[in-house]
Amino acid sequence: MAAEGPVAAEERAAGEEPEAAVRIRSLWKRFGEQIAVAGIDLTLPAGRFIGLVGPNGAGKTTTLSMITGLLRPDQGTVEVVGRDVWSDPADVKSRIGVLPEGLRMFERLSGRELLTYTGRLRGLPTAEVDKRAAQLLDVLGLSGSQHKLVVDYSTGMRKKIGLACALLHNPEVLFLDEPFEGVDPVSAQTIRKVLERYTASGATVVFSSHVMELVESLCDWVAVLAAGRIRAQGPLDEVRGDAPSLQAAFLELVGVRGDDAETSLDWLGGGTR
Ligand SMILES: Nc1ncnc2c1ncn2[C@@H]1O[C@H](COP(=O)(O)OP(=O)(O)OP(=O)(O)O)[C@@H](O)[C@H]1O
Repeated sequence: MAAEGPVAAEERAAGEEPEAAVRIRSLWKRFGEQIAVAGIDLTLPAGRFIGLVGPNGAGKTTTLSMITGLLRPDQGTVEVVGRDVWSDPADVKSRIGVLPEGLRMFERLSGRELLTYTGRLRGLPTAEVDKRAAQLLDVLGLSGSQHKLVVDYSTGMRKKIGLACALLHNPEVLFLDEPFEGVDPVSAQTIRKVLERYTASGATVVFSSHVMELVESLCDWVAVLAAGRIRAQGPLDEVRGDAPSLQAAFLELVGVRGDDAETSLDWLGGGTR
C-alpha cells in the first residue's frame, strides 16, 4: 500500500474518515417495472483508479448517470468530493469530468474547435484553453486530425477527443463509461498512459468496463455490480480473494450459468441441419 500523506494521517489521527471521491447511500432507480439500481451503498475512495464492473444490464450506466448529475435518482443520496450532487448539480459538474457511453458531440466542429468550445464553456481563459488543447491533442495522437470534423473521426478518435474534453478543466474526479470499447490496442495504451498520469497526481478515475483483464491491470479498487446491487467493493486484492483472477472471482460473484448453452444448443455446430 502507498505511504499515507500527512493530511490522511492527520484525519486518521482525529478519528475521521478521509474524504471519499463518491459516497452513495440507498440509491434507487426504476424504469417502469424494471429496477435498474436497487438500493446501493457505495463509497469510492479518493486518489484511486477505480473499476465499476458488472454484466450487461447490471446498472453501471444508470449508476454513473446518477453520480454525474445526468439522471435524477428515485431515492437515495450521492455525494461527490463531499458535495451533494442533486442539491447543486452545477457545482459538482464543475469539479468532475465525464465521458459518457455513446457520447453525442457537436460533430460539425473540428476536434480543435470542440476543445476550444468546451474550454470556454468551462470558463477557462482562451490562452489556457489553447495551451491545454494543444498538449492534449499531442499526447492523445490527435494533432494531425485536429482540423478534421468530429463526424469524420473513427470510434477510437471519438473516445480520445471525448477524453480530452473531459480532462480539459483538470477535474478532481473523472468518470468514464466503457472508455476502451471499440478502441484499438495502440489508442488504448495512449488512453491508459494519460489516465495513469492523471491519477498519479492524486486525482480519481472511476470507469466502467466488462473487460476484467483491463480492470485487473489498471485498477487498485473495484466495485462489482449485478442486477442493480453491489456484490463486492474494495481493494482489488480483497475482491479477487483466493480466486486465480478477477475474471474468476467476478464469475463466482455474479453467478455464471455458462452450462446452459452446452445443453440447450445441442443442434449448433455446422454441417447437418
Ligand atoms: N432509459 C431506460 N428505460 C428503460 N430501462 C432502462 C433505461 N436505462 C436502463 N434501463 C434498464 O436498466 C437496467 C440497467 O441498465 P444499464 O444500462 O444501467 O446497465 P449496464 O450495466 O450499463 O449495462 P451494459 O453493460 O450492457 O451497458 C437494464 O435492465 C436496462 O434495460
